[in-house]
Amino acid sequence: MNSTSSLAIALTTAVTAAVGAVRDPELRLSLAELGMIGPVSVEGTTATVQVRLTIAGCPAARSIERDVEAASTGIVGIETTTVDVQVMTPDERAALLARLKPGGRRENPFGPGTLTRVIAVTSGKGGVGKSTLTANLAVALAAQGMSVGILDADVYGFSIPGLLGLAPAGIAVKPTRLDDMILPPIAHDVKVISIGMFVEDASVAVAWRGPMLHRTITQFLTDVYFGDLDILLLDLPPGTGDVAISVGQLLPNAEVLVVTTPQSAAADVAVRAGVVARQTGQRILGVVENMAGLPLPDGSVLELFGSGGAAEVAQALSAGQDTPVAVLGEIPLSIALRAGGDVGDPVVAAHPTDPASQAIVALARIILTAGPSRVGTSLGLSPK
Ligand SMILES: Nc1ncnc2c1ncn2[C@@H]1O[C@H](COP(=O)(O)OP(=O)(O)OP(=O)(O)O)[C@@H](O)[C@H]1O
Repeated sequence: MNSTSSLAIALTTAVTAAVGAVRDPELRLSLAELGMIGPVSVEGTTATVQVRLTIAGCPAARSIERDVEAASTGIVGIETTTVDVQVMTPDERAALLARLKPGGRRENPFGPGTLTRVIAVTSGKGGVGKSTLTANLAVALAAQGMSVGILDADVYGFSIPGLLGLAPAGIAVKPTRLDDMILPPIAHDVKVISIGMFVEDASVAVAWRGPMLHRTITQFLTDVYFGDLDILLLDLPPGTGDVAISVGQLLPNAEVLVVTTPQSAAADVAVRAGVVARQTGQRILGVVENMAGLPLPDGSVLELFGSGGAAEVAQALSAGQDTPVAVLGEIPLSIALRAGGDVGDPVVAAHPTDPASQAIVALARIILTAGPSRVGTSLGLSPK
């Protein structure tokens, strides 16, 4: 073998490894693991790489092509790269889908025995900041190295896409579909699925009855490819309705985080939400007080909604229990938090020093220490 051909072989091996390590932005797995790299060849200083996309018109195609070209051309000895974009055959795609969901495509991976912590965020009444807190908590948990997903089941106010910047011009992005598998859009390293991504007109209220909601949540749990999650957060509609009951049936291992405001008047309904969760077999993780005192520049604290609401809820939910329910955090009123929500830029990422951000990050740490960690365990294919 002459030195020119051994150089070409060495470069082909290097290019194959480099492009194979590129990650699919939606599936969060390497192209090699996904079987998306076809033949690779090198002639002189030019590499040719075949990429086999999962579907024609794949929305991530441009970014995959760019990343493959950059990875290949980043190798010493390669000056240009031609990316030959092809599409998988139905058989290749079927094999990939079977590998992604080894337990079966229509299996709920978050049922009994799951290694994922499922945390349902609930509240008694609307407008207490449950969705804002869920979105920011997810971002804070992801920043602490967790693999996090959100299932937005708040049918009356599906605001999670907007809060995380996944609803440009007020319209939630549509998830990519691979046959009957749905790929959740990702923002701030959080995989998000929301009822808002499936309705045509977000301004029209969704008037679904229990069975329809149950079916939708079941479909989200079975058909959405969340991959290997450490934590799945659920944003539930306020109150004690059908969704809470569905969650109890489908996710009996869910822990429940009750969000309330400092206002006494909100406490009773929040207690009822906690009691219903417990009746459906779920464990109450704790209570969070949102919209707590606003620190003012002169050092005083403005308690717009009074104080003590969360402590009242925790006390009521502790009655008759072996383990008392605790207040896990107090999130102050924050203009930055509200403004970040309005523009889809979560405060914990945009203003980490804001007191509300710090309180949410502290809450994330408490939640992580309060429950079993599955970091380091793997289900095989393990997207971050
Ligand atoms: N700590 C806070 N400081 C200032 N504003 C807040 C705070 N928490 C939430 N808000 C604001 O309160 C409003 C209601 O919040 P959010 O939509 O998260 O409530 P929710 O409980 O999820 O309501 P619903 O369940 O009815 O959708 C939003 O405008 C949000 O920006």
